[in-house]
Amino acid sequence: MNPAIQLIDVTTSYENNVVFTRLSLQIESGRFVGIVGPTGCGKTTLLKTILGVQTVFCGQVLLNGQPVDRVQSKRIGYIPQLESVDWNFPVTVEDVIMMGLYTGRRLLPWQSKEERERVEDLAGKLGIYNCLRQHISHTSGGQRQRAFLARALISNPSLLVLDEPTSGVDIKTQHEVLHLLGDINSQGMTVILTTHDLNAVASHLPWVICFNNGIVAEGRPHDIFTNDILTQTYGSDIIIIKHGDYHLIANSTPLKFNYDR
Ligand SMILES: Nc1ncnc2c1ncn2[C@@H]1O[C@H](COP(=O)(O)OP(=O)(O)OP(=O)(O)O)[C@@H](O)[C@H]1O
Repeated sequence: MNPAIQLIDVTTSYENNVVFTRLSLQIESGRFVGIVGPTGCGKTTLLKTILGVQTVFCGQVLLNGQPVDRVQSKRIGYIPQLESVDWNFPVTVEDVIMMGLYTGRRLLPWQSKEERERVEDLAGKLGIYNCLRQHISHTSGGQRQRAFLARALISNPSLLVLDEPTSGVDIKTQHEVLHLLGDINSQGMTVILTTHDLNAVASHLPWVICFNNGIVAEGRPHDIFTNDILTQTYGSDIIIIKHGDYHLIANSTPLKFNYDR
């Protein structure tokens, strides 16, 4: 297998806040990888480093063996945390998807017939064809996630990077989004995502990286979702209940309520 992503001895920080030091990581082409870890541990910073938009103080970031730079980063489809998006921006679902064709350029007020057909075709495949003329703020969480997925996919990237695609949607939509990503991955695209949902990772993803300002462990969820590794990653006691092929992961100190009061 060829590596899609290689980080070699990479150090990055925000002013005096060092996020990770001399990090080395390799993600093989065609993998479907989840990155998990506590809040503030550097997951988004790691994604930004992979995208080539994070200042790196030393080390190298390679995409398909070449240094990631602005030209290369166009080969990456990126979906940010949707909580960070301003939904009052006056655009329709169609505009959002179309923006994926104009990375680094202004969205033109006219589009070619071929561009419109590509947008309509992709929207159809992702089940949002009927929302194309709707204002993005009038769509549901799942429809927004699909609109941004279409925007990332429209330029045929070789790598898809998603920051918390399962947050803010219900459990059924989470399941649908992960299945959609699994289908995209099975067609050959490398997919990397971050999430706080360990149970979704355990049941849907073939490979996981436990991260906390560095790699704690990586491997198949079945192998590395152990009490030791998760406690090391999160710094608190975690229990894992195994039921057949299923893992249920929970904090070991639930709140106790006195219902008789
Ligand atoms: N633009 C920024 N300027 C300064 N510090 C930042 C900036 N972005 C992130 N940080 C800091 O860098 C560290 C890593 O943040 P990052 O967003 O990568 O974490 P995360 O694991 O993605 O968190 P979460 O799970 O809450 O999204 C945190 O201490 C955060 O406060």
